[in-house]
Amino acid sequence: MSKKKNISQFRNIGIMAHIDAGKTTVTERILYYTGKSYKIGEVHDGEAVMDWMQDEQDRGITITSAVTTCEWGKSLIQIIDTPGHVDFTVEVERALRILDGAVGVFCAVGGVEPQSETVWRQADRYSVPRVAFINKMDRTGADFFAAVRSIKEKLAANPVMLQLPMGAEDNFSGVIDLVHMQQIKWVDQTQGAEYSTEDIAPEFEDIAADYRDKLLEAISEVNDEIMEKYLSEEDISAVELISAIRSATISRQIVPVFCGSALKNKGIQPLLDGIVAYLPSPLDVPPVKGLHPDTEEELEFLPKKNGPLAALIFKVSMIEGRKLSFARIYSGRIEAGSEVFNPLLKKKEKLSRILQMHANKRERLKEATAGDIIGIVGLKDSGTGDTLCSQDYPVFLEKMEYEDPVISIAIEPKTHADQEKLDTVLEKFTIEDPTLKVSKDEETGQTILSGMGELHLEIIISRMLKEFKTNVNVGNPQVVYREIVTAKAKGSAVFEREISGKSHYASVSISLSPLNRGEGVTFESKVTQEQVPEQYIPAIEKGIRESLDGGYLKGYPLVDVAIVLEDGGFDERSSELAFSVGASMACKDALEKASLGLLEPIMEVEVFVPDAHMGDAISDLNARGGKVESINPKAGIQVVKAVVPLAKMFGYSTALRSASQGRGTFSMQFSRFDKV
Ligand SMILES: Nc1nc2c(ncn2[C@@H]2O[C@H](COP(=O)(O)OP(=O)(O)OP(=O)(O)O)[C@@H](O)[C@H]2O)c(=O)[nH]1
Repeated sequence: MSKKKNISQFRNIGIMAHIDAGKTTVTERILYYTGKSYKIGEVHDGEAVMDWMQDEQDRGITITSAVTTCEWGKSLIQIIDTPGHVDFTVEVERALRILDGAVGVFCAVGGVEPQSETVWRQADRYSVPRVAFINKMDRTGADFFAAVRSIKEKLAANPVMLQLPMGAEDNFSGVIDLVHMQQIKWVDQTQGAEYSTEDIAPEFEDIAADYRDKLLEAISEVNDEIMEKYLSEEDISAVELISAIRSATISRQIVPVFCGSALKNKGIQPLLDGIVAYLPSPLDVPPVKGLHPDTEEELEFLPKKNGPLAALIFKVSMIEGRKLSFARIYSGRIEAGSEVFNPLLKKKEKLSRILQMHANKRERLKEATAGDIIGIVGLKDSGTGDTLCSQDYPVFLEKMEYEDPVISIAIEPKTHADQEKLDTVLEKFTIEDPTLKVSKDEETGQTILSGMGELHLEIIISRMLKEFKTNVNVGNPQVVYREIVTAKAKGSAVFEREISGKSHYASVSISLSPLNRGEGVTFESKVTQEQVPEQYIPAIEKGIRESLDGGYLKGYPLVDVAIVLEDGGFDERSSELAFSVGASMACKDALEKASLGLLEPIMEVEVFVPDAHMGDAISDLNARGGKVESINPKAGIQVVKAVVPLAKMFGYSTALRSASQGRGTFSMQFSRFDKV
């Protein structure tokens, strides 16, 4: 299907929103009106086509980024569904990495909510051009202008209204298009599939003229030609205006604002027109950059079909026992049944099928080219974040970085049958989700799952039960601490042993010194060839890093430490194995002598409470060892920002609910590690 389209007609977009702003409903309606899903699936019926995972349907929230392709006019829109919950920001980042543009969905009642701020800032980081859709204009309390103001104030963006709502709440009846100066109304009986454009009704003429003027003024500020015409009061055609809005959106000087009610089937088609008119095609964004795997030379890839292949795997899913890898092709082409090169694994992988994903079906393609976002079947070893390219022109597109887990739980299979399934299930989960870590507690024999937050792990456990009928006992969540050395420590060891009839020998001396927070683990060798031949250095580094990962005080990973290989010795019996074991013994020796400390994860917490409950909310944060950093009023609500140790945040949602008679909400995100 995509073969008929020109790449200039591609729109690779994400839909970003705070939980409950209506992202799923908006996506649903887009799929309905573009003709790909045959009936409207309401979120509250649990039928939404994007929400295919059982768990999402139960919770009514969207977790997996699924890519869905649809057509609008001459354009091919590929939608990457991005999750809204803070525990899944890694999925949001993955999606942002491969998008060219995005639609921010906001609730007309709530305006900018804490999580939309987080996602918006991430999108800023990836320089993603955006349009905004103010949804839920039909809800009691809907206030279009307040929502637009909150975009300006809270997100420091430059929202420019291209539409006005006709009425609000129960009286919301359509939208006024300020670009073409007309009004649009939808036919309820056709679930909004039919709509008509008309002259603006007399009661809206004044406000429309007023806001048309504001629109021209805003565009004049970013476009000289429009400015000249505006100042000399010349006519400005819709075509000129659209073109000026398009370039200002792509250069991220403005955020065009649309409005409607997805639930009441109003406003979606003009939003689709807006996506096509204002968001970039792959040709309008800077060419993707990568590094040559060996020379580290910077390489650039233009979105051309006959260029060298450069594609990034942004998600891997196990679906019906099969591994499905989702990739964006930046340059070149991939054919079904062909081989691609993975420079990280330094090997070729054969792919069997290429799929274009629709909401409710998958279409097999013979080939896919620059601009496409596809599912690939058959890649065995490639993982999330890997690049696919040709062996003759190898490249690493930036690798995505993940934050380390901050929370863990111990699990135990309930029955023997559960025990048997557990390993397979966990393997599948870790393939799909690089932020989930699985380890064994040597003392208790329990399996430890570590992840990004309570909800993250809760969802894993409930998926185990629902999708794989694997039942486990679950311990209380534990904070994942980090260990550090607080002063320089030295350690040495000599390894001399016979293993399977062969003698091994290595002597290693190292030092461990504290680094600043966030510097990680560095390694430096100060030995000469005469002390330790170069070929053994990687084995030494690996041995030390592995022991540091296992921790010493309480088994938490050691961080922010500089390892220096100070001295060593070898003879004809030496081997990589001997140096690796010797190095880890030297590391244990250094840690035994070292003075060690613990770091704990500190979270940034933002609490929204009505004025009347602010006092209670603040004393509760203080009781948790939190430090309140700011309090700002926002329309009858106080926004309290605080930093609190994660260990004190367990059960916070219940506490907040009872302290605020159910009206308080909060968002939380990892800030840093700090001394306990
Ligand atoms: N009144 C009104 N309700 C809406 C509108 N759009 C969505 N809703 C409702 O708002 C709730 C949340 O909508 P979703 O589409 O699930 O929101 P979401 O942003 O996808 O939420 P998550 O999947 O949890 O991130 C649902 O009960 C919808 O029926 C709207 O335009 N008006």
